[in-house]
Amino acid sequence: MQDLASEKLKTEEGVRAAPVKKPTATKFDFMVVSNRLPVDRISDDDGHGADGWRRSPGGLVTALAPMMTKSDGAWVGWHGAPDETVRPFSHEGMDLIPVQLSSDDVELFYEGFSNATIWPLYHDVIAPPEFHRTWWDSYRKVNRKFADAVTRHAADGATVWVQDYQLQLVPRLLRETRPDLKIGFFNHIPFPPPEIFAQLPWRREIIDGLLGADLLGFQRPSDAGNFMRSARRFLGASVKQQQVHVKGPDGEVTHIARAQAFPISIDVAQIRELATKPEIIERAQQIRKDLGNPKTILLGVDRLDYTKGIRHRLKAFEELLADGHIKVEDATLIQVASPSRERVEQYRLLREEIEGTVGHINGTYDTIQNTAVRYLHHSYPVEEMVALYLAADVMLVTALRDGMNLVAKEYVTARSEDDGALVLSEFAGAADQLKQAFLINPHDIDGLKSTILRAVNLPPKEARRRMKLMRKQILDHDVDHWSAEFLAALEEKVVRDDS
Ligand SMILES: O=P(O)(O)OC[C@H]1O[C@H](O[C@H]2O[C@H](CO)[C@@H](O)[C@H](O)[C@H]2O)[C@H](O)[C@@H](O)[C@@H]1O
Ligand SMILES: O=c1ccn([C@@H]2O[C@H](COP(=O)(O)OP(=O)(O)O)[C@@H](O)[C@H]2O)c(=O)[nH]1
Repeated sequence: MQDLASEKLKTEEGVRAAPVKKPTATKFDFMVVSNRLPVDRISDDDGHGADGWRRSPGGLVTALAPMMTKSDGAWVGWHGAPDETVRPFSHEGMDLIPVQLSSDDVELFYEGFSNATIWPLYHDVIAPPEFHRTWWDSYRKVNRKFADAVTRHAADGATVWVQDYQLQLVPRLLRETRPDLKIGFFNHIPFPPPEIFAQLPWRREIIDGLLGADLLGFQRPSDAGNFMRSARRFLGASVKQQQVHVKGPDGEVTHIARAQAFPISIDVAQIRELATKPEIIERAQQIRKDLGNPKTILLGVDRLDYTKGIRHRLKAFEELLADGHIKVEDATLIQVASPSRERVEQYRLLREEIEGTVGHINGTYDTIQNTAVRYLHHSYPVEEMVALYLAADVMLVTALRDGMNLVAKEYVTARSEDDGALVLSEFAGAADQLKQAFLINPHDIDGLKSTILRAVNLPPKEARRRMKLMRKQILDHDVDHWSAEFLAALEEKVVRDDS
């Protein structure tokens, strides 16, 4: 499986001169399946056609890429270009098997059902979910496409790890065609309480799809609990501790699926190494200098998503400026808002609103020398992320709902001097592990304001105490720990619990 040969990348438009490798073996003992492959296409603008790929940002990729680089498995997913067929290739030591999506699939399955139905429904209906039968039909069709790709490439008895909300039907589809497989599923986003999940017209089909897995992983115990309650309520499954007993038509238990929390983490070694590199420390100093060396730099880093609470954060910051508790000469908020799902309407509206608010704040409070909010609608490589973490005295994570939030864990890991302060929403999964953060309810603007002030004025001794404890937690639980725990649990022999 590791015996790879260099080959040119072929697409329907012709042959691209990318230095890629194609796996010689077609069957794999271990496979990861996710909506997106962990790479983005890069084009060479000089017209020589030297296209290639680079590792994409985002929590899921950050979490899984290190494990896949070290393992012998293959990764199945969409390569990001609609209507284009790309043959299997290898990138940075990962064997990648692209699934082709048409423009219609992207619109109906990805932007529609995944990101305008499931995403808002699973994130506390912060935005209203839309229910369209054409989107659902496409979701079913595309899930089958992913399942078929796995079926073609999985060796007999292989372990398959399906990722996330875009592929909730894949476990059942795999179990039907390939009962020899060991099937895991990990949900990176929250799972809603049954009272909200109930809105979904296809709630039974989704639960049934998920229950094709042997093991279902969630970020928080409450997500696993919500899922099990829905399995009981909507499918009549019996739930025993962490086991869900799926029954056949005659009431006999035909399959046992387990549901458990496995909080995801980050590549600790990579962030630590970058955080001590002289050029990255220098870059952090340069960032401070470029902002006029303010006393305090506050930082927000998010995909531009309505779940992340960017509006709430800006409101609190603006009011602190208006109240005179924070002065523009003393403090700057850097807000990285990386582009995300830009063709989905709610995301377009959010961008307009955020950019209007930032313009208003800066127009009101900026001076010639000082800026209140340095807003960056860009996606940065990990090196620049770490420089930003080092430059920031206070990290603001104010999500209204977030599966985990790896940014919070990265900030803590980067602070090797045990200084800095993390303001963290209790609605982010990371709050379960980072208990010494300043935990906030982002809807409580007064509470958020007073907590930001506490973090800005935190005595160094107290900062050190909190940061030391948080760093220990993350350093002891990195992403390898997460994947090893999940995969070990997946291999466990299940003894039926009839208690
Ligand atoms: O692929 P996109 O539509 O551009 O979205 C990017 C990813 O966003 C989501 O991340 C989630 O997973 C993180 C890691 O577990 C977690 O920390 C975060 O709270 C989640 O929101 C999504 O789940 C991925 O599928 C997307 O690829
Ligand atoms: O410009 C950016 C913005 C974010 N990220 C990375 O994207 C991930 C975001 O994960 P998180 O769990 O915080 O949120 P998600 O976007 O997955 O919902 C983190 O690893 C960030 O370092 C990045 O590499 N460049």
